[in-house]
Formats: sequence, C-alpha cells, structure tokens
Amino acid sequence: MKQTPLIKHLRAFTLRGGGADYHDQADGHWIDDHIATPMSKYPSYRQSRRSFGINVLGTLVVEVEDSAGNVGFAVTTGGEPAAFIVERHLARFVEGAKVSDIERIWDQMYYGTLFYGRKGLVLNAISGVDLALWDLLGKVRQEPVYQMLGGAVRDELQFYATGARPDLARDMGFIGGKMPLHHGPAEGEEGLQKNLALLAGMRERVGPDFWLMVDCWMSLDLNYATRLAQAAQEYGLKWIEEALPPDDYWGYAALRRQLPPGMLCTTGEHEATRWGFRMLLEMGCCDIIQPDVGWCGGITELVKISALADAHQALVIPHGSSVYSYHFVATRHNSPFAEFLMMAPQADQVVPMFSPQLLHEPVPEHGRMRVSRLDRPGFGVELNPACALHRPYLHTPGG
Ligand SMILES: C[C@H](O)[C@H](O)CC(=O)C(=O)O
Ligand SMILES: [Mg+2]
Repeated sequence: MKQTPLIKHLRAFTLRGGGADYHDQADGHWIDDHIATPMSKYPSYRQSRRSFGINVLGTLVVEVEDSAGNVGFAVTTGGEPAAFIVERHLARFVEGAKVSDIERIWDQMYYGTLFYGRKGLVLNAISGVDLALWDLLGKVRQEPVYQMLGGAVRDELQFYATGARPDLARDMGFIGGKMPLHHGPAEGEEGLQKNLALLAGMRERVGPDFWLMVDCWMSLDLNYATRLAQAAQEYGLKWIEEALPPDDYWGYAALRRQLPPGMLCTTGEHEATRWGFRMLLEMGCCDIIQPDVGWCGGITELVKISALADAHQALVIPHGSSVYSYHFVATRHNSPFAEFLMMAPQADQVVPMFSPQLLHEPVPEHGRMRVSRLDRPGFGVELNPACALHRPYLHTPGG
C-alpha cells in the first residue's frame, strides 16, 4: 500500500476585505444597510453592523503542508485571534500526524481546547484546520471532498439566494429568496409595520409561488417574533430564520410551536458541534438546521450533526460557506438545496461568494450547479495570490 504522507507544517494567515468574512464589506453594501441585530436596541449601532464590529475579525486562512510538498488550505472567519489559536495551540495536534488522521486530530483539537473553547472563535479555528485537512487529503488522493464523503446523491445542486432583492434572485433562476429583517423590537410598532410592508412589497414583486424567507439575525424576542410570523403568514413566508439569540433554546421551542401552520422555524448558523445541535434538535427548536461548516467544527463535525438531524427528521441547509458547503450538500439526502449569499453590493448579480479570496470558486447558473463542477481535488479552489496574506503568529514546527 502507498504510504500516507505526514503533515509537516500548519500555518495561519489573516486577510481583509470580504471573502470568508463576508460582512467585511465597503460602504453602501446591502449587507450593512440598517439590518436588525441584537445591538439594534442601541440607536447608535442601528444603521451599520460594522459600527458594533461585525467585521472586526476578518478572514482566517489555514494552510497545511505535508512531507511530499502537497498543500491544503481553507478560509473561514476568525482573523488574528483565530490565527493565534491555530499557530500556538492547535498546531501541536496536527504537525507530525498522518494526512489521513483527521478524526483523531479533530478529537484532540476539541478536547485540548475544551477549557476555553466549545463554541465561537475556537470552533471557527478548529473548523478552518479541519477544512484545510480535508483539502489536503483530497489533493493527496486526487479526489474531490464530496467523493471522499461517500459520493454525491444528486447530479445537480439547487440554490436559494440571500440578499436584499429576492425579486432579482427569482429572475436569475434561484428557487427562493431570503431577505434581511431591517427593524428590531426597539423600533416599536412603527418598525414592525415597516418590516411587514417590506415583506408585503416583496411578495407582490416575486409573485405567489416563489419561496420568500426572512433572516432576523438573532434580533428578536419571542413575543415580537411570534407577532411578526403571524402577521407575515398573509405574505406566504416560507421560514423565519434565527429569530432569537442562539442560547435561547427554550424560546425557539416555544416560537416553533406558535408559528402559523406551514411556516418553518430555522436556526443554527451560530451554533457549533454535535452537542450544540443536539440541544436544538432534542428540544424541538427548528425544522431546518443551518450549520456553517466554517464555524460548526468543519466537515468532520458537520457529518455527525447531519446524522443527528436525519434521525430527528430535520433538514440540514448549511449557512453560506461556498464550496465548503457544496461538497457536503451534494452527499446528503437531507440537504436538498443550498444557500447562495449574494455578495454583489446591490444583490443584483451573481458573484463568487468568497470573492476575491478564492480562484475557481464555482457559482450557480440559473440557480443551479452541476455536481461535476466540483470535480477537482480537495475543495477544488485555490487562494488568490493577489490577496495580501499576513502571518501574525509564528510557531516552531513540532512545538
Ligand atoms: C443577511 C444576514 O443578516 C446575514 O448577513 C447572513 C445570514 O445570516 C445568512 O446568510 O443566513
Ligand atoms: Mg442567517
């Protein structure tokens, strides 16, 4: 049997300007235009999410190199603090291991950081390393990640679009459109009526049959979310997303019970690991879970989360995350469609989700993508050499 190479180096870099940290955009982008957040109760943080620091981290780039000179990489959110965790802590579990030792490395990264980790930034860093390892293994074996996960269960992926213009998304061939909620509870009855008017106007523009969803980005309380959902039933809202803060499992369970018939409750993009998703699933918090593969623990963990969801009859529709999601979605019956985040500033054209950081990043055409577009080793993308990488922390290999 051919010998599996050993991992020689793990490196962590940071990058600014869009890409994996897709909130790190310039002025005038729809994604930063008065979107409701848990910080909207403070008037000075209401207009722009960048004002409270949504883009403070930037992108983390993780690179792994093996003894034969193969290099795998991945991008996620996490920037400089995640780079510190990767270089100064996680590297010890990776360097010297076999390229195929992904399960053991994951276990050591998770349990080795348990005293300060479990969720959030540490899981972003672990996810970045995990994705880079799958990319490296794919390059060593000359196989796409979706093949290493067991192969595709469908020939084509279909997408809904997230952005300010579901009406344009419909014209571009997407199966649905998810728009951001603009006004939170602190904007009172007037804000609620404005939210409903925006949904009514968009339903008018997209027609009766197109899926229309709203993303609340953790901004509501149970009472407001229930009132919004009940009033929005008239506009055929398919789902209400991330209505409450992620720790309010009890609120999600109550909200789901109070939703109008047929409307789905979705959440999970800020949840992590099989244990976090177990809470959502066992407490009956939602119909669809939306793990972000760059934040929930990587592909290794997403496969476990997905099996758990399957046993609870819940769909897994990963949050954003471009190719890292596509390779997973292709392989699972309980992931029948995928999200595409519209990163054009006016959400009026399809541009690669992690642009400008990746080369060869496939995008949907007419809301669809042949799985054969993923037929390149690993995740099938390369780092754009035009992006200026910064390596803030070095470690001694093996140290
Ligand atoms: C639009 C949302 O506020 C957020 O920026 C993206 C998101 O939550 C999603 O794509 O889902
Ligand atoms: Mg969301």
